Amino acid sequence: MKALKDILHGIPVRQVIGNLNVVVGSLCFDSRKVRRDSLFVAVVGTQTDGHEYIDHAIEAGASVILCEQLPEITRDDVTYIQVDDTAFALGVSASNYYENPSKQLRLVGVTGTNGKTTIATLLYKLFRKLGYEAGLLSTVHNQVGDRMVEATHTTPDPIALNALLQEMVEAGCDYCFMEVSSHAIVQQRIAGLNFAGGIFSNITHDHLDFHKTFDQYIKAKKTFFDGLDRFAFALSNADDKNGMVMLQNTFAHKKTYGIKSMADFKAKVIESHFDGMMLYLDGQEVWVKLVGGFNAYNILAVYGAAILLEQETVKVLTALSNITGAEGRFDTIVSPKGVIGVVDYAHTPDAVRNVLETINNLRQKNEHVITVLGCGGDRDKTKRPQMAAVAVNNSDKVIITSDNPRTEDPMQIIHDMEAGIPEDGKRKVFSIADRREAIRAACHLAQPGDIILVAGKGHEKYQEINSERFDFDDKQILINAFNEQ
Ligand SMILES: CC(=O)N[C@H]1[C@@H](OP(=O)(O)OP(=O)(O)OC[C@H]2O[C@@H](n3ccc(=O)[nH]c3=O)[C@H](O)[C@@H]2O)O[C@H](CO)[C@@H](O)[C@@H]1O[C@H](C)C(=O)N[C@@H](C)C(=O)N[C@H](CCC(=O)O)C(=O)O
Ligand SMILES: Nc1ncnc2c1ncn2[C@@H]1O[C@H](COP(=O)(O)OP(=O)(O)OP(=O)(O)O)[C@@H](O)[C@H]1O
Ligand SMILES: N[C@H](CCC[C@H](N)C(=O)O)C(=O)O
Ligand SMILES: [Mg+2]
Repeated sequence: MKALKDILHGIPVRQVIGNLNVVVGSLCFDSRKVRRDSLFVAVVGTQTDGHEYIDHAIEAGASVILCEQLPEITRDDVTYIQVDDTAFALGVSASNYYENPSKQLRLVGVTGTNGKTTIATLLYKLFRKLGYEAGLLSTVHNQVGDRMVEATHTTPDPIALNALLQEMVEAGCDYCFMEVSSHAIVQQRIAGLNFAGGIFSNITHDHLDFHKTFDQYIKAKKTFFDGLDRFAFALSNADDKNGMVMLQNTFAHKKTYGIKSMADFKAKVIESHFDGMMLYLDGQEVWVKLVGGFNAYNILAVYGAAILLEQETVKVLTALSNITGAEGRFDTIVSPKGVIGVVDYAHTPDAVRNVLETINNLRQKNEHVITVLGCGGDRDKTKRPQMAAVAVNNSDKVIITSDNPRTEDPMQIIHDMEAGIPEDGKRKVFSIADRREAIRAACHLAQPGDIILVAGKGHEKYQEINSERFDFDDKQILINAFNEQ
């Protein structure tokens, strides 16, 4: 229970109809979850408009309505608050409702097309090793100290997010590391949060179904840094074409990391193997358990953030060398026959290229790379031909298959991918819509020493077909197929 006036703190209110001196039992932006004395926030969405459900929310017991447009007929027993931007108001009111938990710990956000889960997870593991209590909000799962909480989104909605942050505060967490997706920035899921730092990994092709243009996508990511205050740090990738754009208008301390460009934090890959690599990091040699040039950037971002959070260099490097990456990212399995399997969450053209380049740099000369790859349904269609082209250009064989078709026809997604295959690459490719069969076929083709990349689903334990989720685990299916070899 909380006083409405306290919940509205920091929200510019345009008009109030009704009594402001009321107490609110819960916050809701979904009329289906409204209870007695709920405050219902009407948000304009991508599918429908929350304003259409105001009557439904009142019938279900809402006593306060926060909206952009007031209904034509208002009721005496309900308080109406009109604001210009309910998505922003939802973020701020959720923070207020949960006592502004982001101010009671040090919250670090990670944004970028690829690498968010890896960087946030490594930071969480690092700070636990350094002796702190910490929380994690990520695509794979959320963590409140040791307790694992299932994740539904990369960045939760503002109410779930602040509730989790409050649990972290209650569990004595000093830090929280979270992924900040571009959807979350545009939808203001992070409005009202107080960040101690922001990290930018990179920006390449993804989510153009939602952002429409690449410029809009860049702008979305930049908005996160524009919102940081002067007590925070903004750590960006100096080697990314848009790395400096992120820092243009931020009030935060600007810091950079890079391998090629001048930067505050520098690294170089000295040696690479399937089980790790040797880095020259900020003047010291360190062995890490992650593989690939892209992971050198991730480690560097983690190292830079730890130093900016006032941790000691030697302790950070020692701890870093003992940490494994996030589940389903470059996860390697060797079959009894000696075939190497790599399960990876690469679901953008850049990620597929990075992972395949890493594999090609590690493989012996005569061994083949077989890639199994699909693209998700109800997501950016323009990345499909590009992902297929990258896979074909960097593999000896490609089996095109389904990812999560969601509500789309799997064969149509496969055709969209096939359109990107260059004429001289067609002989390398065949398509099998059933992902399990595609993985089995790759195992059937592979000879000892060959490498199979199963890309796109990483840690996911399901396959979503026609809005239904079926049990599905790339790694387990690969292990089973290896045992049948
Ligand atoms: C495209 C997108 O991001 N959609 C998210 C968005 O929903 P929406 O805007 O489409 O909502 P809507 O269905 O139009 O409804 C509008 C409003 O009416 C309300 N409503 C609706 C029906 C009703 O009966 N009563 C009612 O009150 C809804 O609660 C909502 O407030 O807001 C919802 C609540 O927060 C999210 O659950 C939903 O995520 C959907 C499920 C989703 O798949 N999102 C993905 C794309 C996403 O967010 N991904 C990013 C990661 C991307 C990445 O970086 O790789 C993430 O952070 O997870
Ligand atoms: N720094 C990086 N640069 C480019 N590619 C990367 C980088 N880090 C990871 N990848 C690739 O991208 C995939 C996804 O990595 P990760 O899960 O860390 O990214 P993410 O940003 O959290 O993705 P999502 O948007 O789905 O949450 C990895 O499996 C790997 O193939
Ligand atoms: N966060 C990403 C995950 C993509 C994972 C891939 N397996 C897919 O389903 O497209 C998204 O929602 O676009
Ligand atoms: Mg992620």
